[in-house]
Amino acid sequence: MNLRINSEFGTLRAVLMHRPGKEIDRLTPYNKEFLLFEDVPYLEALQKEHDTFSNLIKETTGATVYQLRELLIRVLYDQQILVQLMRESLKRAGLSHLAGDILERYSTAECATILTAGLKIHELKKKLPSMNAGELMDSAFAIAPCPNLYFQRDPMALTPGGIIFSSMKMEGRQREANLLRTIFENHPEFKDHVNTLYPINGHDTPPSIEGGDVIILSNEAVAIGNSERTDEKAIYHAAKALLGEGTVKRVYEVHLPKKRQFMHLDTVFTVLDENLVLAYPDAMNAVLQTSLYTLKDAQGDRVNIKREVLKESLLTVLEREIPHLEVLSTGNGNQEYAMREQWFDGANVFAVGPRRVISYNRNIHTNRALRNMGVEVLEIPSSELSRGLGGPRCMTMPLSRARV
Ligand SMILES: NC(=[NH2+])NCCC[C@H](N)C(=O)O
Repeated sequence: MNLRINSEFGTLRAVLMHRPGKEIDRLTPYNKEFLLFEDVPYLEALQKEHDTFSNLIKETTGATVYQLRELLIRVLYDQQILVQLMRESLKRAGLSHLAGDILERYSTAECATILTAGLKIHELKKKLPSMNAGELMDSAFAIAPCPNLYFQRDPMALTPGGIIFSSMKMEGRQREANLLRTIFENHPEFKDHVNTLYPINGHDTPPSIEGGDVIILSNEAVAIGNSERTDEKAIYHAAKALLGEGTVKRVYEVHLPKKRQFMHLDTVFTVLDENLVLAYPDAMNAVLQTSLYTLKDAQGDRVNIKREVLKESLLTVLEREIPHLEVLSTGNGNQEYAMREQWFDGANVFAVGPRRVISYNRNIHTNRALRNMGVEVLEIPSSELSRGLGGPRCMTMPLSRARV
């Protein structure tokens, strides 16, 4: 698998997902905001909806669905990696020194659970009664949970030129990127196929960028949202790496309003075919500034790039890059439906092939508009999945698609 993707809609061959687990049960009315949820989901129902989603992908495309937990456990069989990850995860609580003790008392599979679902001090005390937790209360986390892990889109991004490993903005998600990077750099099936574009070597705290902000416009052009989650500096570095690699010729920086409902570029639009885009109409108008990065010159490792501020709307940029573009509006032309459905990720469908998408069943007006346009819409249940404010594209990390 060469771990490069050259479109958003080529027929899906392999995808990475995460079946939500115990990390969801860590959510309470008091921490849900910090952990970026709108509500406290019912885990069993959430898992059922997620299973429907992953089974639908398998049945309709025959694609391989990799599960994060299995990949993680495989990588954790390497003791060194396990110790390292455990230490890093315990760092924030100041408990890194306990990594060795934990490893002696938990199986590899249990460690995988701890690394994703977190670990509370009182849970740890059951295994290590004599431990000194300092000032930490029993109910505090020794390791914070990762309830957003089922949004596999965000901890990294595959592009035509290689992989961007995210540096995640919000504290409640920061551990996710490290887990993903460790898996891809060490798993026997993937490690030899990783071309890392970001972060740049030597950056201890890289500027933030998240996978949901990276959208492939064509084999030669990538758009990156300058958003609540992705900083200008990160876009500059990612653009430089992409342009230096050579496959991509143009990188667009798209300035989004910094609002929760527009947290990533893929909350605003998705590409469904060579010339078809699904978009939230209000946001298309709200984006008034874009910038374009191109290569100035490159000699060996020395790459110079150029940035032009375009003062063009997102629509103009899309039209420039995508010949004969048709834009389909969420909400089927009705502004209020568009607003309601955008909140539940109406624009965030997952294309499993050209003009073939998976969409939340609750977005009835958007789905109708898609069907009217001849798009095949496969619906999935969405009562619980949507409580994390992410849609089908957010929940999937395509690893291989047919080239277009
Ligand atoms: N690519 C996306 N739009 N992802 C949505 C992620 C939702 C998640 N609760 C967050 O706030 O981070």
